[in-house]
Amino acid sequence: MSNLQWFIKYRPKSLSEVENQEEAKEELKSWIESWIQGKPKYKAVLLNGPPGVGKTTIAEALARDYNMELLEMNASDSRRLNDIREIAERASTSSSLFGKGGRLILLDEVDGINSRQDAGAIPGILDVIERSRFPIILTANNAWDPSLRELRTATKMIDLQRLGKIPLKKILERICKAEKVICDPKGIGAIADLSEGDARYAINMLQSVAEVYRKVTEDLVKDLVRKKDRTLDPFETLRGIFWAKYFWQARVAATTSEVDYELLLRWLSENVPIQFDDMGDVFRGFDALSRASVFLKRSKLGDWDLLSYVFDLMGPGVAFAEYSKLGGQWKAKWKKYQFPTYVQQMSKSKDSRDALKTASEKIAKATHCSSDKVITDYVPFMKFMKVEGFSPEEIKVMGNLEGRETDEHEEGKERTTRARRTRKRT
Ligand SMILES: Nc1ncnc2c1ncn2[C@@H]1O[C@H](COP(=O)(O)OP(=O)(O)OP(=O)(O)O)[C@@H](O)[C@H]1O
Repeated sequence: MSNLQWFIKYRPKSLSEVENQEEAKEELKSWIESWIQGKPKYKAVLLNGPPGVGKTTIAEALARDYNMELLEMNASDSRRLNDIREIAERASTSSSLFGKGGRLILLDEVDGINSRQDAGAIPGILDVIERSRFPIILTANNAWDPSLRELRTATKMIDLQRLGKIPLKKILERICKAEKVICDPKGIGAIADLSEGDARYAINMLQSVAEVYRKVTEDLVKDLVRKKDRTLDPFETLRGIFWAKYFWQARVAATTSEVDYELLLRWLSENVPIQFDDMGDVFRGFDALSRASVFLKRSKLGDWDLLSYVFDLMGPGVAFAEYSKLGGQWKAKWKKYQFPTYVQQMSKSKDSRDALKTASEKIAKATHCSSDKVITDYVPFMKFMKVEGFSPEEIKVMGNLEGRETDEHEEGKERTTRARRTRKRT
């Protein structure tokens, strides 16, 4: 069986294969036709709808149907926005808007932009829309977010519907047929019920069951959900991953951990050399973790689909780094797992980090800048000064930057809140 995720493998190639979004498809087609006639009322459309209903898929299918090159970027990737701006402005001299050389620009997940951290992103997108010589599609899970008001005004909003049970079942049955998986209608119905209109979630669940059992029944689906519903503490997560006999067991353990992703990477890194006796296994374990870390960084830039690979690498990637598991004789080994050294160090330095935080907040208030800036730019000089109004502990910690790690960790947690929502779907 191929390793490619089924929701990617079976992504519709043409609008005609996209289920259940008839109205949206018609609106999109007439918008594109207005570009063909050279009189677009709107330069951009905003596809609005919950996760997994086909926003990205529809944009890709539209480009293919009209033989256009799709320039795709995640809206929160502000570095790439400059490239897109350049391409969008550049008149295509050798080709027309459509046919070979024509372009369609897709700015995915505009509601993923953090307008506090990246204040220039939305004005930047508005600017691209204004100057673009090519049609632009934006997507959002919640286009009614107050921060998107200006984008709503500058675009034509097209709503996508949650997928009903019938279209979901149709999508799943088609995949079962192509993968030669025996599918019991009740099993397929159970997945459709549980997915709440999210096709990606439904297809992922189908794949999790089918890859192990080659069939999909109601009982197998419910069993998987029971396992997914419970969150695991760090020690249970480690055992779930290291002791997994099947790909899906390790994946479920990674996706149902109560530990956030960054911390789980540290837990696994600390314990890979404890669990594995063979150096080759240790090497492969760390290799999987380092790749997971790369995907995690990229997904935090806004490409949340990549989280799926983070789980594959942290779960099955680590579990099957132990090659002896691939033979018939493997037995789970009980080991005493350790807290990550990082967590121990962080808890030891908690008091001084707290002091640094309160001190920097006081200075930030007085100097009208962020407490982050205080820590990086001001505090290093303060150890040379006599500082009034601060406690001895606060003064002591001014000279070092221990607190930065906490802030980054806290930020990491904040960023992963959104990812947690995504994780539920993978
Ligand atoms: N209407 C649909 N018809 C057929 N397949 C669909 C449909 N919607 C989604 N899918 C399947 O679900 C997968 C995920 O869809 P897609 O990425 O387009 O969702 P999305 O609405 O953009 O979600 P998100 O907001 O999370 O990015 C697709 O790769 C495709 O396999």
